[in-house]
Amino acid sequence: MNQQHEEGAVARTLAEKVWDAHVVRSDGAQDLLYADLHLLHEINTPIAFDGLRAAGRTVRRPDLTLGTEDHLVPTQDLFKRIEEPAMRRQAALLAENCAEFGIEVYRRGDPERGIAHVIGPELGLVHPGMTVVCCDSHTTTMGAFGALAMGIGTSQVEHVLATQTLPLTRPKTMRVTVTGRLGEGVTGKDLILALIAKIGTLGAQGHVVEYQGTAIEALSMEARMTVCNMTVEAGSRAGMIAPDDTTIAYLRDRPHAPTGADWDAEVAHWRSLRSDDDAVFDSEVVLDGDAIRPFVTWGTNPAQGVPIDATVPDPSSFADPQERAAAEKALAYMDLSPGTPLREVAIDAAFIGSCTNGRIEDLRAAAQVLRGRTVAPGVEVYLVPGSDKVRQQAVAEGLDEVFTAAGVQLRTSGCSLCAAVNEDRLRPGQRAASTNNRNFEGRQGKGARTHVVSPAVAAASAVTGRLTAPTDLEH
Ligand SMILES: CC(C)[C@H](C(=O)O)[C@@H](O)C(=O)O
Ligand code: SF4
Repeated sequence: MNQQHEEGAVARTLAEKVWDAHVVRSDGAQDLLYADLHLLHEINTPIAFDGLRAAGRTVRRPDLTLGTEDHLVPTQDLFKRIEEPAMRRQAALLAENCAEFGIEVYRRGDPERGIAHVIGPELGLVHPGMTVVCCDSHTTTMGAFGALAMGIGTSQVEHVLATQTLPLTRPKTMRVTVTGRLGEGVTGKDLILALIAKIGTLGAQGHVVEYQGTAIEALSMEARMTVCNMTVEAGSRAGMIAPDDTTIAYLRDRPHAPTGADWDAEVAHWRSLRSDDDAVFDSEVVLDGDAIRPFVTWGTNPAQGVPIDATVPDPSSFADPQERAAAEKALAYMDLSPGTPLREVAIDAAFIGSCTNGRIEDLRAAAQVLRGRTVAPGVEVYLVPGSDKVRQQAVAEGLDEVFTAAGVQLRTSGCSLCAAVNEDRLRPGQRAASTNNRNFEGRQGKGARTHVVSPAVAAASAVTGRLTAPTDLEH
């Protein structure tokens, strides 16, 4: 980023503008950045609150802080007692800590509750130009609004709770331009999987990525959130998309969106939030949107993916020795042989949900595939909305009836099988078509195998019992 500039003198990127607008002070090495919104969940927060207590501090801006129970909650029987004592204790701690420090928290049964990165946008809490932090790597989701949204660790959570600020080094900037337009059955999920396959899990390390181009402009807010959500899987610090009509239409009338004259003033400001035409990015990537196909991961990191029409790659085809070794290890864990068409890989489970793909548009995409069809015998389907409002909306649209007829239960919201930190998990050796974001060893349960896909592919795969593109199904 440009270290020195005067307002208006040097062309700046969107990320630089938002960053500069939030610098409280700088020591040259680090900038002290003001946080406009701080979201909390059960993980990575107990020790932060312990630290506050030990130091005798209060929370500086409880009104800019919000907690939500997402990672540990049961999703089949919402009020079920959490059996595992340490997990039960940790689940209770968030509400206890929030109550002690005067922070609002959405608990099981509250209609606003859901995954942090889903409810922030849904409630209209995230606005273009804001800085948003949360104890979670997938905070990047909210950059879809042209906010600078970053995941932070426990000690940083404590710092923000105490001061509403955070010392950070200035990130580098990367522009990803996606040209053309996505084809039928191709989604934001496929776009981001294709990008990560191209640049690798460290491809955007240290950078804030800004997405531009016709294929990005055509995406819905939900799809933009999917793209920014997984931007962190390329090692980035954040992902951003400049606000436009789609952003503004999404925010209008949300519970925490500005109203009246404030709305008009904010919208005018939001429309000014874009990278200058002559702004220089530290790196540039171009992706051909027309060429992107439905994607599926075959390995154990999100960059190990190929179009669904491809075959499992041969490790010897990787020139880089490290990549070759990683592919060999991944194929052993995934129990896949080189040359196998991905479409022939049989699955035991499908997961549709998570902060990547647990929004209403994702459920609609799954319902569109499942309508008038049934799930293949023996395939377990986990359908988990990203928030209880998403669930409510799905019911209002009658999607639950489509799901029930297909043999699928619509659960209550939470992280669930995305990371298997609650009670939902796959058994060793089980293989899932999953709309989550990470396919690491054991991510969905010890010894479980994950193929990361879009909601439409997950639903189509549940119908046939093997990895399937929605366009493969007979009409
Ligand atoms: C538990 C949490 C800190 C973690 C994250 O940071 O992303 C989780 O949400 C995940 O997706 O692995
Ligand atoms: S849904 Fe998954 S990725 Fe998102 S916050 Fe929860 S565990 Fe993390």
